[in-house]
Amino acid sequence: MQAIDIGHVTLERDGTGVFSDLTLRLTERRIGIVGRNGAGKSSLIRLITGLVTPQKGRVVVNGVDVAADRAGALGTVGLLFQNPDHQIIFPVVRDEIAFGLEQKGLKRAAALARAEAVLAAQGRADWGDRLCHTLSQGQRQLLCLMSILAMEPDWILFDEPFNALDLPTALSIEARIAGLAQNVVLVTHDPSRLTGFDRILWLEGGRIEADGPPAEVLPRYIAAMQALARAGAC
Ligand SMILES: Nc1ncnc2c1ncn2[C@@H]1O[C@H](COP(=O)(O)OP(=O)(O)OP(=O)(O)O)[C@@H](O)[C@H]1O
Repeated sequence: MQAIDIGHVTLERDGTGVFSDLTLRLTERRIGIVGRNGAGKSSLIRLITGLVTPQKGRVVVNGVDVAADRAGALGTVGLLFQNPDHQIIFPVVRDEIAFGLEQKGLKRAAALARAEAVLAAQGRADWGDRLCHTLSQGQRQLLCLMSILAMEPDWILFDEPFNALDLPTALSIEARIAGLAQNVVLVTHDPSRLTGFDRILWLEGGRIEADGPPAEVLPRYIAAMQALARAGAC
């Protein structure tokens, strides 16, 4: 059973209270997260990835305690950051993809071979020698996605992956996400990206404001955001 279990989690980041006694079980294949700036969306997916550790409670993904078992977490859950430049650390594409695999314990030759296989599977066999900084923003997003796919995680988390992408590139990334065999958790400010999803979480101030299917949650969310806009919230 694929499951993310967040049990009685309290999280503070630099003294700021983000979550207090949050309990949540996620098992659906396509889960969307919406909410205003500062609602806790990024903090939640960082918790699920094990990148931030709760002061209280546990986060267990497919049986792996992601904060305690970093190696286990690497093979279980992958996160695509909002900005690919926060993720890419190597100059050359092949090395960038191979790095995570080496962290996971693969020998360098095997990691490089797997990187080539992932590039080929995504129709980018010619990218191996490319310098990462010569790729466009959308291409760098795709590179980050390939780095994650190479690790074969059960869950892939996306933190606003469409930001700063032009429409065709955003649609192409959206289609790739839709085609993934893995379970997906997608944070986005754009509700139209979530219509075919199984479950939507709407966060407000570190609380779950609403939790249910898109047809139930998204119209309420959009109406609330429109009301805020009318009230001059920004
Ligand atoms: N690195 C950090 N250090 C300290 N506080 C943080 C840090 N990151 C986030 N926070 C705080 O945690 C709370 C939730 O922020 P978070 O980034 O999770 O919200 P978000 O819903 O993802 O917002 P956005 O839509 O703007 O990305 C905010 O009060 C924020 O100030």
